[in-house]
Amino acid sequence: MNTESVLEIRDLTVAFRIKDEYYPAVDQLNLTINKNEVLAIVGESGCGKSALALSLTRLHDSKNTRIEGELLFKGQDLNTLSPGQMNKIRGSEIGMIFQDPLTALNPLMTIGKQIEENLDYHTSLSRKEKTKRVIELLENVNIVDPKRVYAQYPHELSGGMRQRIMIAIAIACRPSLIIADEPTTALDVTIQSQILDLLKQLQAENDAGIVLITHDLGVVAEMADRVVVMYAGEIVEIADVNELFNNPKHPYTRSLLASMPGANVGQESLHVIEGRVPSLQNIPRGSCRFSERIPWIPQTHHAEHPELNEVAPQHWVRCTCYQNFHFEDEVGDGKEIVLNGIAGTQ
Ligand SMILES: Nc1ncnc2c1ncn2[C@@H]1O[C@H](COP(=O)(O)OP(=O)(O)OP(=O)(O)O)[C@@H](O)[C@H]1O
Repeated sequence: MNTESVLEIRDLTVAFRIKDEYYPAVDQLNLTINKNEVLAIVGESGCGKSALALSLTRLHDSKNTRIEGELLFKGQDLNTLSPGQMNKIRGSEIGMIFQDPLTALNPLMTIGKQIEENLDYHTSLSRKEKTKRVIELLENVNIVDPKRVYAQYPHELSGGMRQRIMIAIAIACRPSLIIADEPTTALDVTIQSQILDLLKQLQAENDAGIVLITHDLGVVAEMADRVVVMYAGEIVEIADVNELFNNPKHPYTRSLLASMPGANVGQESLHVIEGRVPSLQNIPRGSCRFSERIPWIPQTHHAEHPELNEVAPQHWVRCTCYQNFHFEDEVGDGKEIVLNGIAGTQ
């Protein structure tokens, strides 16, 4: 294992049971998360982002979910740990931040006690040390009056403050890996930006690796070092954030980028990606999974069993159809087909 990596995901498959059959929502995924990096995972709803996050934290419903593959974290495979062993790691070495802090926080317990509970479970600090650490954590997440907030209940706080509390809990034991699933989706834009700044600052201080799951490419541009684009359970593209935004290859990535507000300056309407992510039972496994959403690209342009290919250093793309695919503003030679703002040649 590379000394700089925090987590190595090898051949991860996360399959859900539907009517007695298991269907992969994450399909043989390989990925490394490095120390001190923000790795964003993007894709439309239903691509498998949350299934991936659940498997990393092992918070899935084990009766109806099958997880295969290796999750190598500090030399041990999380996928082989007992629930008790995993409980020790989750909340201490792996922190989690979810979209909705109100459901994650206990409504009947004060903020101070909830953060202390995490310290109780994972540390042997004395009562006095714990209280001191909680106040310090509240200060770290920029809570203005930490002593007052310590004694308050979740419903007494704003959404932004509750998310700060979730972050305080997540970082309480200085985790080396943080899983943040849509951490700012429920917040308004100004608060969102403050929370993202805070996350970035805390990450730098702790050298942690962050897996940031989001459908918001604005958040990705602000936060990420590397970006993974998922489609129908697979990685279709992975690259450094600048490379991905400036030199996207896969038609799905390009469609996502084109549908970003502000990307279509001068055009009348926002770009819309045709169709939708197929349901688990209907994923065309064994062929280019995105091909049915770009029907004007002939099947012969798609690889039969598309693999991830390295097209530039550390820039990986699945499928070869991008070579025959470009946007209106780049069209050169060839017969041009334009659909929903996407252009291809035959
Ligand atoms: N418990 C479950 N049982 C059956 N299918 C599920 C279950 N959870 C998720 N799925 C299916 O797995 C696929 C991936 O879902 P997932 O929630 O991981 O997507 P996502 O990219 O996180 O979407 P969103 O952004 O909406 O959260 C979807 O087709 C979804 O319907």
